[in-house]
Amino acid sequence: MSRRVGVMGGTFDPIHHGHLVAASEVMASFSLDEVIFVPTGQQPFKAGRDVAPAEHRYLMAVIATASNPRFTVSRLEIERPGMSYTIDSLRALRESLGDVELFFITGADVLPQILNWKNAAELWSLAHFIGVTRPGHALQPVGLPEDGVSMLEVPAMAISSTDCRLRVAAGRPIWYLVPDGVVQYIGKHDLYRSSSHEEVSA
Ligand SMILES: Nc1ncnc2c1ncn2[C@@H]1O[C@H](COP(=O)(O)OP(=O)(O)OP(=O)(O)O)[C@@H](O)[C@H]1O
Ligand SMILES: O=C(O)c1ccc[n+]([C@@H]2O[C@H](COP(=O)([O-])O)[C@@H](O)[C@H]2O)c1
Repeated sequence: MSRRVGVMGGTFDPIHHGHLVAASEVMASFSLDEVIFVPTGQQPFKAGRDVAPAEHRYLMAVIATASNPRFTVSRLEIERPGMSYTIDSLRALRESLGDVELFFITGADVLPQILNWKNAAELWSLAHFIGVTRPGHALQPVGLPEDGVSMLEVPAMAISSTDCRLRVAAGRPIWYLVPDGVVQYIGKHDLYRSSSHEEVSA
């Protein structure tokens, strides 16, 4: 039987408990063997936004997932030059992982955008999509192929990366919104205190 692998793509600026709960719930409900978190390189719809350097976002994802033996983090998109398109990542994962069934996990806010993604019509043949509930967003798979998408209700986590960044900038706490190690990483590297981000030293 082929391995069932979840793929959770995201900007993860920073990764928070909303992401981790979503992945964990999908893993349990769909009997997945593992979930691969894929931090974006250049997200095509966030071109004008000030995003923390990919290496920081990748390392925070590694810290956040380190305690779960079934969670891993991929460098696929941060190492691929140009825009990060999900179609390219799913093709690359299929090629590198061999005989697997892929399940792409997205929140309710992202689901309506998928029809505007690159090569949208082909995505369904590469992965089954799973939309999870998110506070403030209706879970509506309008226009998406019925057999290509499943919906899953997950515990409501009213957390966003935007709110975490704003809290840090305002000197407010992010304890318990993100894993402890991520709070410490953000403090150590002085992330999100202002709009300019420091480079990651090797
Ligand atoms: N609290 C949450 N509950 C469920 N899904 C979530 C939650 N936060 C993010 N997601 C999903 O995780 C994926 C990656 O999200 P992303 O990294 O953009 O986080 P975000 O909190 O939406 O960030 P930002 O506020 O910067 O836009 C997306 O599919 C998004 O819908
Ligand atoms: O492939 C595309 O055209 C495309 C356009 C926008 C977003 N995505 C993917 O959607 C996922 C969620 O992105 P984000 O920025 O909302 O965290 C992430 O894996 C992105 O690479 C993909």
